[in-house]
Amino acid sequence: SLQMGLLPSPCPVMLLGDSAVGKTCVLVRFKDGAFLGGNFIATVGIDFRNKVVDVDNLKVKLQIWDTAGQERFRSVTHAYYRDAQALLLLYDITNKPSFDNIRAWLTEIHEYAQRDVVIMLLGNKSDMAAERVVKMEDGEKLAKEYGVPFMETSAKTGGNVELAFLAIAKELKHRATQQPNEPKFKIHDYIESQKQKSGCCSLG
Ligand SMILES: Nc1nc2c(ncn2[C@@H]2O[C@H](COP(=O)(O)OP(=O)(O)OP(=O)(O)O)[C@@H](O)[C@H]2O)c(=O)[nH]1
Repeated sequence: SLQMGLLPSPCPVMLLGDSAVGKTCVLVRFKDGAFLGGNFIATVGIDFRNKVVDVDNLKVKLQIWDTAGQERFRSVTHAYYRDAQALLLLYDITNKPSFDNIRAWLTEIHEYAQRDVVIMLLGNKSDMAAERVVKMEDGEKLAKEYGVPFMETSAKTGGNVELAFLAIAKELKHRATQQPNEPKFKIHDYIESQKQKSGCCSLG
């Protein structure tokens, strides 16, 4: 209950984006603080992990759904969109098609998700500077066009991974507990004030 400092119901959050952009690795980095390097093992269907985060003295339980990016699993994952309160939509900064497909992902989201779902765009693998093919400005521009917050992340170094989930948790907590006289939480402002720029110098 609220008195005990726990938001009463878990918040379903979904990770979306093309296969191999790093959804599973971002989740494992957030959940376990480790990087899943080595061989790529594609997610089959859908999987989930819970993590409780503290937001302003309140515990928020994120129920994080890791979806398969491969086309053949789409019909499975579509069924979960409706319950999601937030969506983290990923592309890989070293993979141009994964960025070009973001518009198609947003079309699917508008078709299957709740109208007021929180969406965040993440350009993952920011540690791979030498292989970059999508400029940070291009990610920023696309996010602005759709009115969604944006940051570059790295599951390898950990850069901005916590921040992405924390910003979502704060937004969902405010939505669930907002008092009429309280100032509204502004997710864009929060992220801009907290985010690390990508690449070499992130704190990891
Ligand atoms: N250098 C680097 N490699 C990454 C990063 N994130 C993921 N990878 C690698 O990219 C590959 C794909 O990562 P996954 O997390 O399995 O990709 P996914 O999006 O879950 O893929 P599907 O399950 O098919 O949808 C793996 O080989 C990871 O080790 C990152 O931030 N930096």
